[in-house]
Amino acid sequence: MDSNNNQPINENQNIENKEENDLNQNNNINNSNNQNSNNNNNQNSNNNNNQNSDNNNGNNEIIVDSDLNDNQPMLNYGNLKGTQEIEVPNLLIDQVIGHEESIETIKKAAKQRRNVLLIGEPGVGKSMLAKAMAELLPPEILQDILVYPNPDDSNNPLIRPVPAGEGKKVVMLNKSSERGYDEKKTLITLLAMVGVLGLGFYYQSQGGIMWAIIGCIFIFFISMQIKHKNVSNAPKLLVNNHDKRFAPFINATGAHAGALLGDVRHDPYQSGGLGTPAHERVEPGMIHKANKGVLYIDEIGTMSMKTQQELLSAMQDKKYSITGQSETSSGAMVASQPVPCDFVLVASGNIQILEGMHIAMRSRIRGYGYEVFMKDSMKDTDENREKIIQFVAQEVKNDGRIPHFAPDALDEIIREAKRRSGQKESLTLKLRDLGGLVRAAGDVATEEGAKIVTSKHVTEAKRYSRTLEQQISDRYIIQRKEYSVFNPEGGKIGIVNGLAVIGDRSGLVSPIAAEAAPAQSKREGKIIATGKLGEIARESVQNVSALIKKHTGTDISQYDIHVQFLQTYDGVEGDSASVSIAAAVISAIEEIPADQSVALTGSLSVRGDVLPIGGATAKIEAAADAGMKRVIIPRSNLKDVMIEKRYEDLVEIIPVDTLSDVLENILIEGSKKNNLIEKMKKIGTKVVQSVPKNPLSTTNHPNSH
Ligand SMILES: Nc1ncnc2c1ncn2[C@@H]1O[C@H](COP(=O)(O)OP(=O)(O)OP(=O)(O)O)[C@@H](O)[C@H]1O
Repeated sequence: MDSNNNQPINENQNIENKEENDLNQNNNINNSNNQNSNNNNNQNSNNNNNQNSDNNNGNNEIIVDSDLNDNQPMLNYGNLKGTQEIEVPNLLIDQVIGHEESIETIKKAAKQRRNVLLIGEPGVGKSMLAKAMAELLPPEILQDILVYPNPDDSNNPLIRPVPAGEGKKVVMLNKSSERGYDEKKTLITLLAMVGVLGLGFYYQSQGGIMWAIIGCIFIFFISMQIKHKNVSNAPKLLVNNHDKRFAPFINATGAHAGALLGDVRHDPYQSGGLGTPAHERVEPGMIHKANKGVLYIDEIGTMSMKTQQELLSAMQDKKYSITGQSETSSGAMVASQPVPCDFVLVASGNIQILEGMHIAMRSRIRGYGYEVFMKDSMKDTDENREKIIQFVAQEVKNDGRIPHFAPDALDEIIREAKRRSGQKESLTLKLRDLGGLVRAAGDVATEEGAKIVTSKHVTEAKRYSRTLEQQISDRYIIQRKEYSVFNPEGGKIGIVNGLAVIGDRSGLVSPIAAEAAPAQSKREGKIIATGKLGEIARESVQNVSALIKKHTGTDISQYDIHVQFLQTYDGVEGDSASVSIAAAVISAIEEIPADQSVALTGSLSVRGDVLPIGGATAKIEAAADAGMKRVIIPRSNLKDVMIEKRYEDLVEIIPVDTLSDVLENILIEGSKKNNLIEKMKKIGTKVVQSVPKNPLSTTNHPNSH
């Protein structure tokens, strides 16, 4: 594979690839046609219902992600045996995957030496881009920086920049003359001491030895005090760029003021000429080491305002004097001449860091640089799948301890990249996390003594490398089942199984209980919501009160309504709980049991529409893990659902558009439900007559209601 043109798989392969994909697609279409026709034969009795549901729900297309759920190769690998045959590009900028526009900006910024602010999710390659930018800066303008004693003012050491490589030579030259002088001095000192000791032994009887020892100590101290005039004038190499192929990349993330801006060490023996000369105590800061290169600061908003201000003045002046950072140290008396610090600042973080960022700093970057918002996913195309393969090859090479990946293992990684993107037709760009899976799979293979990583190792690694949140979710499911916080069977009044997300991509079943009692106050009922998510619950009930009145004819202001999230985990986000709260409240008021084998999620608009939520795939998988049989999700989230094959037969997915659809699917059949439906019909609310088809299955499920 050719690394230079950045095309890991050659064009012929691409053409073959496309043809085969077309073929596969045709096969898929044929398959699904066959299956559909089978279904039609098998499910005549349901046709009417399905038609109804189609009519009611508009475009109720069957979404089958064949990539994820069948064993077709994700790419035509030709004769590729594994990632060992893929050449990893030499330049870091060519190793950055999926950020074409950001790369263009970085190239432009490097050419013009502009500052850059990179905003994006963790692990999408921000620091990698910054490092790549340093490789693009011209190394020939690099400088070494020397610090000399100042004969006029010892507390103001002198600074001298010299071309890269020269600094070391100057210091070596001084060192060699110093070494010759030192050797001579040591020899003379030793001879003098031997002479004195000899005399001591000669006059032994008159106490000569004791005097000889005292004399030796005296000679030793005198020799320590005698310094060559060059020694005290010898410069110290502050910044060394000798033999650097690339401009420096300095990561100053989390650096304290001293490390960032430079410092002067404390010297307890500063008086009487016994101390270390001031210039030798001067230490460069990261801003100085980054001179002519890149200074990278992640989470810049967490830096103190004072440090940001100092950084800003260093950026403006392109030089910054080094002084002791601690006021109580003798270093604070020393201030060097201004030291060059002509760096390019690359700051990064997520969008929240903007709040903590000094306003002038942001303005400086905007005025003299670029702001880049980085993507966290890329389109799922053959070209981008090839890039994921290149990424795996890079990670294997960088790790150096794991075997290469065979094509079937690469398939599994691409599938996971698809799943983790959380959207259909996309591949994740949170590649640090994906790199974690690559390493875990490599470790599994190494443990087995395998020469190459296969799909089996990747599948096993997925089990091992479950995130903390996924493990918490697993534990919660077990605990909640043990203590019967939820039981996915039968019906309960006022209790529904909501779904929440913890962390980045882990689902959690979060039961919600509602209780409605006639209002104690004559004027108006109260909404009493307990637990951490109380605020959200209160807001949701308030938002849905008009809807409940419209949908069921019941005025909830006549009730005191208690809502509780049962055993809520702290990290749960509750934004998508409004549909669940509404369903629990209606179940409680109308005294209609809610089906406990159904889990639900969705955000409810004040008009009664069910709006999309995040983490649909994780939520459905969590529901399946918890033993739920059906999951209600907003229809607009259908395109994001990419559950693993093993969950496909465990749960039925019910896409809904409105609160009526939700009620129809969660409330248990019976006269009360029928009355409610009747009431709703009279009020004129749209009611779905049947459960829509399972959108993730190639077979249409018979309606269970
Ligand atoms: N776009 C990418 N292309 C190739 N490798 C990537 C990419 N993004 C991340 N990686 C891999 O993940 C590692 C970590 O990425 P990096 O540190 O640049 O992320 P980040 O966005 O700076 O994260 P954070 O904000 O947490 O510091 C990289 O060293 C590289 O191995």
